[in-house]
Parts: sequence; C-alpha cells; structure tokens
Amino acid sequence: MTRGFYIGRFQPYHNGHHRVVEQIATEVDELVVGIGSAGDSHSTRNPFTAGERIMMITKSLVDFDLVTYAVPIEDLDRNAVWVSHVQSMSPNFDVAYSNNPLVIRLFDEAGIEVRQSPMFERDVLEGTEIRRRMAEGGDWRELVPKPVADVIDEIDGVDRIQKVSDTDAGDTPAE
Ligand SMILES: Nc1ncnc2c1ncn2[C@@H]1O[C@H](COP(=O)(O)OP(=O)(O)OP(=O)(O)O)[C@@H](O)[C@H]1O
Ligand SMILES: NC(=O)c1ccc[n+]([C@@H]2O[C@H](COP(=O)(O)O)[C@@H](O)[C@H]2O)c1
Repeated sequence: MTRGFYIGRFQPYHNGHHRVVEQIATEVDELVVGIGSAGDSHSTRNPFTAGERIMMITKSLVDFDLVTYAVPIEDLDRNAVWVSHVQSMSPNFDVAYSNNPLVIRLFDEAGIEVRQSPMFERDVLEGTEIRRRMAEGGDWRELVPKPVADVIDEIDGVDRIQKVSDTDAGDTPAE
C-alpha cells in the first residue's frame, strides 16, 4: 500500500492539478491533498477559504479510483520545521508530490522522496491566470473541473474576487 501527499494552495483547484492527480492515481493507492496556506482567504492571491477548497477538491476527486483525504495545512514562520508540521497534520505518507523548489528542498532534507510532474498547458492552467480572468469577467469555467465551477458559483466566488481586487488596487499588484 502506497500513500502519496500532494501539496498546493489550490486557489482554485484547476484542470492542471486534476491532470497531476490523474497521473498520481496510477502510482499510489491513497492520496492526501495538503491544502497549503490554509489560514489565508479573502485576498487577491488567496481568495478561497480552506473549507471552500476542501469542497472543490473533494467533489472533483470522486472522478478517480483513489482513497483521498483533504488536509488543511497552515503556514508557519519557520521553514525548518514545516515538514514536521505537515506530518503532524496528515495521515502518514510515503512520497510527496510538488514542483515548488522550497517544498522539494524541505522534503528532500527530511529524507522524504519527492516526485515532480510535468506542467500541463501552463499558459492557461495557472491559478494566477484563472483568478485574473475571474477578476476581469473573462472565461474561466473551462479551466476548472465542473464541481469547482459549481462551488465557486455557490459561494459567489467571482464577486468576492472582484471586490477583493478592487480593495487591493493600489496596495498590491493584481496576481
Ligand atoms: N498546469 C499545471 N500542470 C501541472 N502541475 C501544476 C499546474 N499548475 C500547478 N501545478 C502544480 O501544482 C502544485 C500546486 O500548485 P498551486 O496551487 O500553486 O497552483 P498554481 O496554478 O501554480 O497557482 P498560483 O498561480 O496561484 O501560484 C504545484 O506543485 C504546481 O507546480
Ligand atoms: N514555512 C511554511 O509555512 C511553508 C514552507 C513551504 C511551503 N509552504 C506552503 O506550502 C504550499 C506550497 O504550495 P504551492 O506549491 O502551491 O506554492 C503553500 O501554501 C506554501 O505556503 C509553507
């Protein structure tokens, strides 16, 4: 039995993440999806709460023949103990999945195997691009699994992003 751990902010969970999980499902029996920066929400870069991201991910992952657990992981000021923090919040796992250089480094130093995945259609399958389209009233639905679009509708997420990016204007560059 192999259990994997896939970490990301998933703001929102999109078709690029879904392709990665499709690949991971061929390699492991169970998958923990770590919802990073779990305490952040209602900002331009992190509009959705951990609970909202749990809904997006749980409803999308029914597509796969895979036991999955969505686990919120809050950020810490101390990178050196972040892997222990992750392990304290997650079911045990054998292999971690990430393309983030800091995450790869931290798992590597802790002696945990990390696998990277190819980037799928990165010109459009990128959280930053999807949030930009939402903020500007553009087309974004085809870039996320249908259950994610349904959750974003249910929570009036586009309106939130538009309001938050108005508030942020002048403070931080649109991301
Ligand atoms: N299109 C994609 N194909 C494959 N992997 C992806 C893709 N987009 C993101 N990932 C990977 O998924 C993990 C989680 O990504 P993350 O939640 O930061 O999404 P993102 O699209 O990079 O978002 P943002 O633009 O908000 O930073 C990272 O390891 C990232 O490299
Ligand atoms: N010290 C820390 O809290 C720490 C260290 C490394 C990664 N992380 C988090 O892990 C997640 C990595 O996800 P991304 O690959 O989507 O950036 C982010 O939420 C990031 O904040 C946190």
